[in-house]
Amino acid sequence: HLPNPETSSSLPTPPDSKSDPPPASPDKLQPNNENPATPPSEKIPRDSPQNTPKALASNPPPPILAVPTLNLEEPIETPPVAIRPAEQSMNGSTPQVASTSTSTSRNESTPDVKSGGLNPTSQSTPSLSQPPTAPKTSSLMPPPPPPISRLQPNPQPRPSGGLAPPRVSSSPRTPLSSAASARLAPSGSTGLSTSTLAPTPLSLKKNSSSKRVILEPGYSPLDWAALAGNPKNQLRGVGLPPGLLRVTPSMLKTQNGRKGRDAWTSYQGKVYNISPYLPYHPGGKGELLRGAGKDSGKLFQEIHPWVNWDGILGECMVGILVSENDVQAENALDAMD
Ligand code: HEM
Repeated sequence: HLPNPETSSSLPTPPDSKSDPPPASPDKLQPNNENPATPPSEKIPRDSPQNTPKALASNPPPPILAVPTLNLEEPIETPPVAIRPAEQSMNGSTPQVASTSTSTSRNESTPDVKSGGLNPTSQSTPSLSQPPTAPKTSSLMPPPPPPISRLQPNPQPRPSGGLAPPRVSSSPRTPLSSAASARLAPSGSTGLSTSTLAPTPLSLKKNSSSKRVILEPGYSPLDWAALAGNPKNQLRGVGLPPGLLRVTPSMLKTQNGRKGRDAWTSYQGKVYNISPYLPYHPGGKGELLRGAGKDSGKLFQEIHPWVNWDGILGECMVGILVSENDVQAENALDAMD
């Protein structure tokens, strides 16, 4: 910090101050500060009295000298300076609690100035208001304003000054949020659209390898539904005892659709009469008869597990499949004969 104020004090002196008395330097500092604040003022000082010409001579050096002072501080302090204002607000609440808690953030700042720890920490914020107020304190104070002014000169018109602060704090936040939202929106929409389109290709594949047959007129699924919806049609078969039969595997085997017998099949422990459904089966009579007299569970699941068996053949249920030693099943079989 010492070299900086010295350089700042020497800055006004070199060219112009040599001709002018040094005592005026404190007063000059203020006009100098005012002048750099208004760079276009160079024309004005020429017209103005001695004070103004001094300012003219001092004007060129201060901006030049102010730049090096800023450079010296910036490499070391500039990064913390930008961070400090935010940290200071944090420290404002934390310091009262305990010094130990802020050990990490203070490690860099504390070694520089302990006595002025409060001042330097507050420098950045107060510096903005203080530069016009006090010259002596300004020795420490000038450093903070130059970085700001330095940022301003480039953007002074407006762009950089407004851009610089947002770049540090707000700019990264906004792009991230916007980018994140933008990324999320397209990805989500595309995923949903593709998922909705997925089913169609599957249906196309099924049609390509379809073994469906052309059903005779009057044997559409709707016709079957109308037929099964009427219990009077006795889809279980004619001459059967009331209630569910106990069917053994041997009994099932005899019901193969030959010799005037209805075709039965079992599925998940239940026995169905599939003869009424033969002309309605989309896969053809031959395919359906592959399960006649035995269990069709395996074939059914291999070909069309999505088909609701009971929803179609519920009215065709003859009974339940039982073990071969079931006496009641034999009696039922005798009753059928
Ligand atoms: C041994 C038993 C069975 C065999 C071997 C069989 C075979 C087939 C075959 C090859 C198809 C044509 C599939 C395609 O589109 O390429 C089919 C379709 C169909 N079968 Fe079966 N089937 C059997 C039992 C049944 C039963 C018991 C029912 C009714 C409960 C049934 C209802 C259907 C239906 C609704 C379709 C049309 C499915 C669709 O197009 O999505 N099948 N079956």
